[in-house]
Amino acid sequence: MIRFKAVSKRYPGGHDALRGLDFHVERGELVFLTGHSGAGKSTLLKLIPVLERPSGGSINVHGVDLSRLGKRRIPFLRRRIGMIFQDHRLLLDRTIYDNVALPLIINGVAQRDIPRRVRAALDKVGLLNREKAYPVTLSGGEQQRVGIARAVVTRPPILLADEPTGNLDPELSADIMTLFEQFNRVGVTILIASHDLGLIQRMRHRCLVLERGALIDDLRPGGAA
Ligand SMILES: Nc1ncnc2c1ncn2[C@@H]1O[C@H](COP(=O)(O)OP(=O)(O)OP(=O)(O)O)[C@@H](O)[C@H]1O
Repeated sequence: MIRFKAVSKRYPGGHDALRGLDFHVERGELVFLTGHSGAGKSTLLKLIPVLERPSGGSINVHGVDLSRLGKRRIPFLRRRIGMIFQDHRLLLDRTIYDNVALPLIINGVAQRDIPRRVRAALDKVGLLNREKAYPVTLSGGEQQRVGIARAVVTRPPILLADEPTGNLDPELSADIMTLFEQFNRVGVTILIASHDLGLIQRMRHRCLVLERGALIDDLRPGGAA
């Protein structure tokens, strides 16, 4: 589903953010990505929807070799990838409903289908009763759940989350992770960057460990740790 071969990334100015990464995330896996601040977690995630291009190596997503993907094809790739950020990036002057509807409008989904799909996504994250609210009136955990509803409303087969629980207390973090597990159970492939080692250990999923841009470990639950 997501295959990196000898992938490196050097930012302008000569900083090597990623060095020689090799790994494969299979369809239907839930994988954590961890490492110190600056290890390259966000950079790795950005390569998958082509928010950044690698400096070397090759990346294949959903059967598509990204190096052969022209600019005009990038929106098609991104439609198959839901993205969730630590700061959730909600539009503050729009209601929860409008925030979640936006990706459907951008993707050209028929008007008559939008209310049903928005409500299904809000229902999955337990926020059906807040659709008329504005983001500032929601708690941090609720705002993050709106961000997740917005990412899954287009039913992408891949979800990428960059520190989705970074601002949340342990209980809310666990709730958010349970949500990811629910999406994973219905077949969504998920990659979550997090530095919360305690949470990652409790979740018992595969974990890729980055150190200064290199992949230093690929831990699998049940395997020798
Ligand atoms: N646009 C950029 N231009 C130049 N250097 C960058 C850019 N983005 C990231 N870097 C550098 O690349 C390295 C990896 O950064 P990245 O944000 O991927 O790490 P991270 O593991 O996600 O860190 P954090 O946990 O702090 O978010 C860092 O040294 C960072 O300063």
